[in-house]
Amino acid sequence: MEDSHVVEQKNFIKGEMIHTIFENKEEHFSIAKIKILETNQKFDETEVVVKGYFRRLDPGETYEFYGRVVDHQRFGRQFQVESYQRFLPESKEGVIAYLSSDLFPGIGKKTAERIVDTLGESALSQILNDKAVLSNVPSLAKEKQEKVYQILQENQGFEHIVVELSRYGFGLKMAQKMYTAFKEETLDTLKTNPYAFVFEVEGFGFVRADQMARENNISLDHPTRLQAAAIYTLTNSMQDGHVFLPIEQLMYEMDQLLDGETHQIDVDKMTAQIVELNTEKRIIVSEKKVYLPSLYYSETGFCAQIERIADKKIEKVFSDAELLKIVGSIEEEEVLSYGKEQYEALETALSEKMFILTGGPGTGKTTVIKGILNAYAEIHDLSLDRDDYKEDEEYPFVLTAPTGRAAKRMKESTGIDSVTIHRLLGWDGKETFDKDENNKLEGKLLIIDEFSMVDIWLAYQLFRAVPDDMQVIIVGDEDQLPSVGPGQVLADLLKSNVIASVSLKEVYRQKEGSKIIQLAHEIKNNAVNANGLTKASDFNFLSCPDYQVVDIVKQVVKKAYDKGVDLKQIQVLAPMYRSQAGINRLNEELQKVINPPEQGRREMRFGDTVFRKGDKVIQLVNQPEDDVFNGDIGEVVAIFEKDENLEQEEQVVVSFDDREVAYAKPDLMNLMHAYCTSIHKSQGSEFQIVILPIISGYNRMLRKNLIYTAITRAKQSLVICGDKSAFLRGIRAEDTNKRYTSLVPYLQELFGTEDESLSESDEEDVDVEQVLTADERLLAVEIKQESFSPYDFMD
Ligand SMILES: Nc1ncnc2c1ncn2[C@@H]1O[C@H](COP(=O)(O)OP(=O)(O)OP(=O)(O)O)[C@@H](O)[C@H]1O
Repeated sequence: MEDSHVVEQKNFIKGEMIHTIFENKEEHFSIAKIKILETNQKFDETEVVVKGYFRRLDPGETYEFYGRVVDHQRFGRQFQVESYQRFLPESKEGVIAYLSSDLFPGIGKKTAERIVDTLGESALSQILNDKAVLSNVPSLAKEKQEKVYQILQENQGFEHIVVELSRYGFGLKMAQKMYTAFKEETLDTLKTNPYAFVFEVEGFGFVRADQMARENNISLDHPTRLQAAAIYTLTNSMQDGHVFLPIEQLMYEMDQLLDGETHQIDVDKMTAQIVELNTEKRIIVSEKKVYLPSLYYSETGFCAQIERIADKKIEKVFSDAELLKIVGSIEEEEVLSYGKEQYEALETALSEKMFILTGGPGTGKTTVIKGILNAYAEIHDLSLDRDDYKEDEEYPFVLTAPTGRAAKRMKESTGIDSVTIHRLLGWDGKETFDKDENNKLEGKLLIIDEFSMVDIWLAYQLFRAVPDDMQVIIVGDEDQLPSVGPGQVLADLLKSNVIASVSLKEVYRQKEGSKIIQLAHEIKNNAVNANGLTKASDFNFLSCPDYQVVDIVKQVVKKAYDKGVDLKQIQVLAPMYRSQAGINRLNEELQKVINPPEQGRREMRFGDTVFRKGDKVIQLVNQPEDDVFNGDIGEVVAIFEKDENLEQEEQVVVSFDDREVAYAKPDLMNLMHAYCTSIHKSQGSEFQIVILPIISGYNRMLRKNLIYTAITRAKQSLVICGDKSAFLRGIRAEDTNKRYTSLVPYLQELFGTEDESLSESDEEDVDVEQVLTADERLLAVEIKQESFSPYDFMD
């Protein structure tokens, strides 16, 4: 749809709207029943269900729908609407009746007649196209002209624009977004400045804007085109985790985008627009780095917060002997003896204002967190039991983690309440948090687990809300995948060396004979031996050719399930969605063996997915209003028909641990099956049994940190199925996708620990032209042209 230019609108239904069946107000998605008045399609019935993205459909009104007929397995024949418009009367009488109706107060029959006499039967579309035509109507006052246009616009504007947009090949959904951003200016803007959509409309690509620009003869070196290329390139780079792009890389990528192989755009012109954007603060150029403002302020802001918090030192209120005594009694209670590194971690955590605890699986991070809490409570003569505090009394311990599951695990292991970072900060579901520098968190000791998953934006939001006197403990495993969002905050903090840290190396769980932990550490140290992948009590590598992998995975899952293992504790993890052993296919196949159709078992189809009672499902977006977050796993516990609930809508009810959430049908797009989930989504979770399919077709997705993350999710059993050589290649493939971040030099500069080689002058409002000489800029583009493009590495 997006790529075809002119869409011929052959299939249509003219029909009267009867009633809405479903409606998702936010997405403007509706399904409605229509009485057919006229159509060039074949329908057996006189009524039909239409579905699509509508701004507004009023019962009793007549519309023309354009789109295609779809035959639905269960719901029969439906009409998928690609564009639509309210039916505009075209006969003289029709238009007069319409204009003199109640819809247009102040326009009587006489005026309506004058309008039609002057403009003819196509009066309405003429007015919509250009309201100036109304000035030709004799004795029609300016305000009335304006009113007629406005009402027509309100009632027809969107539909009219949608029809026009569909001629350019824009689907209804994109048209909605474009209209929301530019309202009645949509068409004009599209012609005069299509690049504006790149800035304002999510998902509107640069190439698309270019196509529109070409048709409207906008020059290739038009300033807005060059600016759009810069912003678009920077926005895209976030997907690769970059916080900024070096100016040479930005210019190289802009050059690729702007004129592919021809290289006609003058480098100076590009530079001039980068300077302009910088002046307008729509991008920030600092040294030779170019940022989107939100990321620049997050990165510099985060550093400033770290400096602020670290600056207020704490007094050491215990002697070495006292600590030894306190730790000794904890060891007695916990029946263990802390290792040397663990003791060092405890001591540093208790004496430093900020502290980072890192280590691989089974090294005792959780054990040390518990030790810190107990020792802190003992030293400060505090109770860990919340019930010992009065309602208005501050509870000193604040535990948090980036995902719901990680927070839950923390709560289970410490016995102290732990919530997601979003929840802790009082997220409103959009861009703002209740907690910030003006309304800081309460408490004395903050412990953040799974910090490797925290991106620079969230890190800044969290730290700006930390009060001066709060002690901060950051916990994470730096060998895991970095955050999905931009930055690599944990790795950078460790590298900058400005915060005290202890890295736990000794593995304790291994002492219980865990092959999983052993393998994780071998992967980390590049010491895996192909002959060592032999069966153990908690590990098995089932070698098989690619085409058998799905079957074997099915058998393993079924076997565990039949043995009575909780389905939530059996997790298949895969690196990609679409492939012969991708997440989508595996979910489809696993549902067949774990939760097949059964007489009396309710189900509901949504797109290609059938949700059935008993299905294991995963939430795909944050939905704070229902307290469910991206990555939460639940079970379908009920499916309701329309007449079975107060909301009068079909619903799928999912139970997430301690709460149930009802999904109306359109909201099912936020849910998918979770028999198999992505490795990325499994970060921060642990499962008794992890099954990891490996096919050679996963090829470039397989990386050391990805596999490491997957296998360290397994608590009791790890079964890898598939191609051993692909596995071995994968664990040897370092993640070479370098992320551009400047946390390390910024922090080192702030703390005065900078490495000479890293320090450069940091003027905020630096002029790009002064940063890079003309020759350097040309050279940058030339050098980059000869080397790779980051797009070569993208799927
Ligand atoms: N000093 C110790 N002496 C004996 N056992 C220990 C010691 N430290 C940790 N353990 C045990 O090792 C196992 C792993 O410890 P823990 O869960 O704290 O590690 P972790 O780093 O949090 O691991 P993961 O990240 O895999 O959860 C636990 O069973 C714990 O009781």
